[in-house]
Amino acid sequence: MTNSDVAGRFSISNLPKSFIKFLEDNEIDPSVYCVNNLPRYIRLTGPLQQQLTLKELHEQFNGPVLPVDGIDNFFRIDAKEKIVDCQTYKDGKIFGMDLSSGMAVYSLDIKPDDHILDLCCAPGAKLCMIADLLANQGGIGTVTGVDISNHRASICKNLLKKYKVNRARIFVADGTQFSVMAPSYLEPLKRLVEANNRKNDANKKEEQRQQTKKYNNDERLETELMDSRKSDVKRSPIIRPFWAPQILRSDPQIINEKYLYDKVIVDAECTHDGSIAHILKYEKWGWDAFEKNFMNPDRINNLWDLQRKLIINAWNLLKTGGILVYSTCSLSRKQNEDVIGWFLSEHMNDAILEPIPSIGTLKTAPLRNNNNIDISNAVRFDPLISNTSGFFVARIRKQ
Ligand SMILES: C[S@@+](CC[C@H](N)C(=O)[O-])C[C@H]1O[C@@H](n2cnc3c(N)ncnc32)[C@H](O)[C@@H]1O
Repeated sequence: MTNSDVAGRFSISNLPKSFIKFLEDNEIDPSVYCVNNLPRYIRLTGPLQQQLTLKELHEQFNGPVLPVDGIDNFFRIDAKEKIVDCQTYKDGKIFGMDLSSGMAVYSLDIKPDDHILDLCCAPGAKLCMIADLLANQGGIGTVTGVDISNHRASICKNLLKKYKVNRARIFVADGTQFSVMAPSYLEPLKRLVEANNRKNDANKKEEQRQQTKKYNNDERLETELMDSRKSDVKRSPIIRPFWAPQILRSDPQIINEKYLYDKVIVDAECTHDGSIAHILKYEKWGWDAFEKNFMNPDRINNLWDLQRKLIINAWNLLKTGGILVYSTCSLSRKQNEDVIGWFLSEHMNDAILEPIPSIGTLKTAPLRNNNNIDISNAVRFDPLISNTSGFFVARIRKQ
């Protein structure tokens, strides 16, 4: 029997003392762990024309499946539903992903030809969503994932294979030092996109013709092949990706400002205290493991520094005009508002904190700002107010 009360609800007193102390120190309301029936969310994956209908989705679950108002491809299901048992999950047609995480990806405002860097990518929920959004726009955009953990990168690779993602590559590297630029040799991807376009709806022939014409005229494509063959082009020794699909394997890794990334997401390593469902699993797994994994004081103290270093490197790899999204699944001010406040104060002249687009009817929690810097465009999701996991998102434009 677990320590939960007779009604099956979780009681705060069950949390380990070190965690309660952490919550107090970080002014996090412990009642977020007692929200009853926090819904789960699923995202439809894959090519738009093959996505499940609402009727097909209903057949997969016992309870209601509700489209999330104003947020494409996300559905709310009951907390008790078992996503892993669904055939459509096994077939790679749905992905269990909290809505708040999805909002971090939507904040990137992905365009068809964007080259996106995901600096803490594993296990890969956001990477897969980014790749889906790119593929469904029919352009030649790519996503590059980086994670420091070999083990977690393997999980990510398996996800990419399961969901048939074909425009994402993964590097195992320290995101604070990573320096590989966006892919510059895109001919194979261009051919793939053209082939897909030809396969698609016959009624769209004219549209495809225009699309192909567009790619043929694309200045970047014209120049990239020449660039990659020039002997005076600056390159570093090739850093082998941990995994890359065939079409991205021959990238020459040219060093040139024009191959900086259009968008970068830093879904930073954090204390994970906002991942309510995950934390509550430790009731079954044992709080000792939780304390060992999450409450190690050295790890926590190093996090502030790591988060700042990640955001600095992300900024260096981002194009002027590009978007940086910083997110965490923590509710602690130190890992969220303080990081963004510090960053903006360091970049008064070239960083603008923008509103995150289209949060639909989602309610957000008040920010906790202790700085003089205006960070009112950042967003906090909180189980008590947003009906999602705890999550923080900030979107910064480089000007
Ligand atoms: C919050 S998780 C990322 C979740 C992921 N974005 C997703 O949507 O599935 C943080 C990740 O950062 C990775 N990490 C920690 N330190 C890192 C570093 N210095 N460089 C790159 N990745 C790092 C961890 O291994 C972990 O996988």
